[in-house]
Amino acid sequence: MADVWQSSMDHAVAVARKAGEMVRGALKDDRTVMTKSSAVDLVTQTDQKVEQLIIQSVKEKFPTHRFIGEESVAAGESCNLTDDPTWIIDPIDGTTNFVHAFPFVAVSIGFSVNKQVEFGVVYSCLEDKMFTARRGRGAFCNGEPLQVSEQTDIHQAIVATEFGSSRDPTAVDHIFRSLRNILCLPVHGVRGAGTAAINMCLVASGCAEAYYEIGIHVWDVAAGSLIVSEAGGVLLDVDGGDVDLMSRRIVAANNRTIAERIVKEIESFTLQRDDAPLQS
Ligand SMILES: O=P([O-])([O-])O[C@@H]1[C@H](O)[C@H](O)[C@@H](O)[C@H](O)[C@H]1O
Ligand SMILES: [Mg+2]
Ligand SMILES: [Mg+2]
Repeated sequence: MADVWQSSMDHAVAVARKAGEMVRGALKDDRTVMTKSSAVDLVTQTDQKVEQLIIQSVKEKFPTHRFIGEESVAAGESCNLTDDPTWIIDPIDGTTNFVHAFPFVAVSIGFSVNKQVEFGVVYSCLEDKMFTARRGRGAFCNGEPLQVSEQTDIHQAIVATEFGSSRDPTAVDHIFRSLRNILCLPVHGVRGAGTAAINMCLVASGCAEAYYEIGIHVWDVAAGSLIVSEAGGVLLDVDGGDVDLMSRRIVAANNRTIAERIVKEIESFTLQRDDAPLQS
């Protein structure tokens, strides 16, 4: 049966590739840094330009579609997911990596309809890996099918996580205690690529068993979440309930056994939701 969202997905792949070219070009000469919510929440003109490129090109082709873009939200746009077709964009996932030329940087585009992610595209632009997933039709990297790891023993697992961009000492204490719990299980290793989207693609590829983080935003994980589930993985909230992409918390794992084991070790905390009403 014809797929109603195929042309949108084709466009997402094409524009992600174009965006990736822009990121690679800018890596050489355009890394002037500004800050957002904290001194370590970085943004560059390239983040803003890439987001504009994606939004403009989508608007020309699909004028009725809506957008949630990281840099547009930073500039004051609302972050509410409706039932309308919505492009959820992180123009550069891994801005800190980009600023330091640490070689993991992604363009992440999720697309939701009726609040459900229909397709996800993550372009790891320095590795030239195009990760894609269409709901119900599998996940791929450069056209090759992806499958999560079959490991069910947490002691043989690699777990990815990040420290995020909050330096609030209470939040950092929670993060460290969770990390200590998991490291001392013990697990084979803890890793972090510096981008939520690529961490999730590593789970989808079977290179890591799980990824968890508190502090991410919907644009960090919308595309990656579908890539993980279409590769056979599971998504949970850090308390073990259903994942809520607006809640800023996620566990993405190869299977439920690993996901639930990790949940037991996480000291959870709550942050302001992405869709909280704007403060006036
Ligand atoms: O700001 P950005 O580089 O798009 O996204 C960040 C990255 O994904 C980082 O790995 C994660 O720890 C942060 O929580 C994200 O906000
Ligand atoms: Mg991001
Ligand atoms: Mg970003």
